[in-house]
Amino acid sequence: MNGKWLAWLGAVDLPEPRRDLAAVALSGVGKVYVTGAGEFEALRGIDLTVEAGEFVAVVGKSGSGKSTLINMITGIDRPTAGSVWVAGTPVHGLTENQIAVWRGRTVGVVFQFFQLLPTLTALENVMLPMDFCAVHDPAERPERALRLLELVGVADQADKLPANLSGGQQQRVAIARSLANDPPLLVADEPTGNLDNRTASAVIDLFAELAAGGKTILMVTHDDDLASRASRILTVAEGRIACSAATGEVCDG
Ligand SMILES: Nc1ncnc2c1ncn2[C@@H]1O[C@H](COP(=O)(O)OP(=O)(O)OP(=O)(O)O)[C@@H](O)[C@H]1O
Repeated sequence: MNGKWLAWLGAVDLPEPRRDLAAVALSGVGKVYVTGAGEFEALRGIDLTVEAGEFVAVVGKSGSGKSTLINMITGIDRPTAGSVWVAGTPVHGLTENQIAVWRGRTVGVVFQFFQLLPTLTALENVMLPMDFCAVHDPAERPERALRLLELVGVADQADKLPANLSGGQQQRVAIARSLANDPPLLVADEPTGNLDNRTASAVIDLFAELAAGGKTILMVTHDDDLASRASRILTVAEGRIACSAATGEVCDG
């Protein structure tokens, strides 16, 4: 990374994530998409608090607004109403430059199709967010990345390119990458959608372990069995939270 780039990162002045506050706090969050066909209200006044260390599954029919909700929390998109606080930072108030750096330090994102860089080894993929955010001493990054690969059980694959790994191994590398800068929050959109049942179950075990270790996990899934392994299930319907219940409990409405 060149000096100019590092200087730019240094110029983005952001507070450290607050691990003692709610991981996610949304108030009155709305999202209206404007399309050629007119306006579409994808989120309608969402109020939501997720405490640090919770493992929350987000479920709901296709088109109900799950990804839109997640995108508000990761700062990938912005609400048209309301406020979004993540680990003590008002995400709705950050500039685009601030959001990129903020996300790299505060939110680990895990995708359905892994999205590893194909020309980098597993170890290099995990080091990438460390390089981008410059949180850790460069000399410590390879060892730190290897420790994260160990944590997710694929340290023996460190020197392989993604194409030479199974889907489950690639997702483990992607989870290690999401942990690179020790973010308080992990957000996963259909992380098991491209994995067989057994591998999916192992990935959920890993999320549960990470939550037990203090990470907050927010996971979108279409799989009710996997959702039931979270500590809370949020059901989204027509842009609203129709139900928020501890696993095993039933909603009134
Ligand atoms: N960029 C966009 N522009 C316009 N409409 C959008 C946009 N993104 C999403 N929508 C619409 O908003 C609604 C919610 O979409 P969203 O992707 O959040 O649903 P979802 O619950 O994640 O669905 P799925 O389970 O199929 O991924 C849908 O009707 C969708 O068509």
